[in-house]
Amino acid sequence: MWKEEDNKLKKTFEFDDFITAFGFMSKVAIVAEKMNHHPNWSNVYNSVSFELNTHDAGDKVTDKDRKLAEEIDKLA
Ligand SMILES: C[C@H](O)[C@H](O)[C@H]1CNC2=NC(N)=NC(=O)C2=N1
Repeated sequence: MWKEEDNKLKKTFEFDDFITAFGFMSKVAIVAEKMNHHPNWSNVYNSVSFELNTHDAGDKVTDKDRKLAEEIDKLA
């Protein structure tokens, strides 16, 4: 479940291992590039955390972030 907090949409995904987490990140990277909307994210071993917002809108959550969140969910 995405949580909206501090002008960010936040969610953490956990996978079996690093290589699976990194495969997910690769798929997200391709979609983000196509959308020209890029996540703030971090990866620690099998875990990938997102904090989505729109820099061009003054670091607020916009429909672009909601759309990216939807696409990320489809790839997990
Ligand atoms: C020039 C380019 O379109 C912009 O910098 C895009 C790229 N990716 C982006 N990603 C995010 N998360 N926010 C933005 O405002 C944004 N702007």
